[in-house]
Amino acid sequence: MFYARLIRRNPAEPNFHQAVHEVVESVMPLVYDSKKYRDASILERMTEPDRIITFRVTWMDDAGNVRANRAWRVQFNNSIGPYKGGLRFHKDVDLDTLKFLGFEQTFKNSLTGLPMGGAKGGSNFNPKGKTDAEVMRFCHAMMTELQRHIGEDTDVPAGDIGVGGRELGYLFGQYKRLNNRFAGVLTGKGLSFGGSVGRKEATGHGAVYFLREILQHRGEGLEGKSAIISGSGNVALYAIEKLEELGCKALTASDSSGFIFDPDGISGEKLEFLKDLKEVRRGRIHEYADKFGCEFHPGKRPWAVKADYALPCATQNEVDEADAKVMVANGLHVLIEGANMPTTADGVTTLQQGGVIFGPAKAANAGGVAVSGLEQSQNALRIAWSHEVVDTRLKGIMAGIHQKCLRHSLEVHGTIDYIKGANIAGFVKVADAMVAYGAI
Ligand SMILES: NC(=O)C1=CN([C@@H]2O[C@H](COP(=O)(O)OP(=O)(O)OC[C@H]3O[C@@H](n4cnc5c(N)ncnc54)[C@H](OP(=O)(O)O)[C@@H]3O)[C@@H](O)[C@H]2O)C=CC1
Ligand SMILES: O=C(O)CCC(=O)C(=O)O
Repeated sequence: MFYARLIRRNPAEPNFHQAVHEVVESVMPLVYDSKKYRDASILERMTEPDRIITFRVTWMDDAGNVRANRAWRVQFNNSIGPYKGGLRFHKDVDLDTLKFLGFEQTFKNSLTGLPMGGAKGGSNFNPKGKTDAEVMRFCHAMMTELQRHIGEDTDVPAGDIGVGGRELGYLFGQYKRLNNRFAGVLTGKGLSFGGSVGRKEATGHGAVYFLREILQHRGEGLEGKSAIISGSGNVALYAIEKLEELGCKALTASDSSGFIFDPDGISGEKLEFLKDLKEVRRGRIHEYADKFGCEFHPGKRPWAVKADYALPCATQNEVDEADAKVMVANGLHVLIEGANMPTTADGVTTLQQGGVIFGPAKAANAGGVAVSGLEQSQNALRIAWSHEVVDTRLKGIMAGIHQKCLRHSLEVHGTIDYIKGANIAGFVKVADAMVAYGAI
């Protein structure tokens, strides 16, 4: 009944429906048993964003043409702290995508244990093929409107697909110019203007720390194992880096044109080449295969390559049921979601029924926003912590998330299921705050 009503209220938003369905399935037994949650209409309120801001971004391309894009900020829930979540620039961005991401972010941020509410934003601006000057003009135009809606105690955006160090620099510069104040209103900033060491690496490193927690709980380790990874952006690059550092061979990387398969592992000089290719030259993935003489599979995803672990780190719904069947047949041991909701609902069912341990995004990729939270603390205190301090806190936060998943899954469902555990643990903290506030 609840789900049918949600679909009626939010038509044509399949990604949002998918994200809500997964959470509701996990928390329903708890809500059913709890008068305080039922009386507070907690699920109805939690699935309705606090506020959605839609705006036009007008900018000029290098040829002098005036261009217009649409942008949004979905401020989903600020019950446990100021809104927090990334900005995505991609041609396919729409309200459905940002609502699913903002909803997920609310539970993820709760899991970190830091005081952060959930939000997400972005634009259907396509950064591919744009010059630095065009990206700069777009970012300045976007911040000209966005600055009215953010603030260090209100809403603190960060990066996501298509928004990295370059874009955050342009966005922060425009915020500072318009407001004449230097404040922690964005995270993922450059190290010379208030960024935190370790933020760039945090999502990928954190995902591998979460994998290590799962393995350690079973008395296993990463040494001598292999992994398949999709993407070659921020999350993928630093997941590969940490896997290699911990002795696990990273066999694949991809972009929207296809994937490369390097049976010797993407390490050392090859990983440095890939970082330069993607972070500096903004080139295509086949250039890795051209340089190092390995396989390039145009138009394909890497899921048929045999490995111990899989880390989808590109985008939503990039692992479907057919991929999951191949992974199960190949004896995959653990799947860790580096991207947000990279596995379809049928894919998740197939993997879990096939005995694959599943590390869901809201737990596994929470390291990025966690270090964003640490960046907010450093900005507020006007200090900069060392790499050792940030990395130790990140490891502690990922270990804490792992413990919360175990505890809440066992308490409510009596089994270890990281999806259920993450959903319930994330939910309880936000729900209790909402109940405490009364009917607002
Ligand atoms: N950055 C962060 O801190 C965090 C990111 N995430 C999530 O991780 C995922 C990746 O983000 P991030 O690494 O920051 O983004 P980047 O823009 O740095 O990299 C994205 C990568 O995924 C590929 N990709 C994007 N869309 C598609 C698509 N539709 N099909 C195939 N490949 C695609 C890109 O290839 P191409 O360049 O060809 O498009 C690129 O290799 C997203 O789901 C994001 O929400 C989650 C937590 C934190
Ligand atoms: O660092 C942040 O604030 C947000 C990161 C993010 O967008 C995510 O976790 O999906």
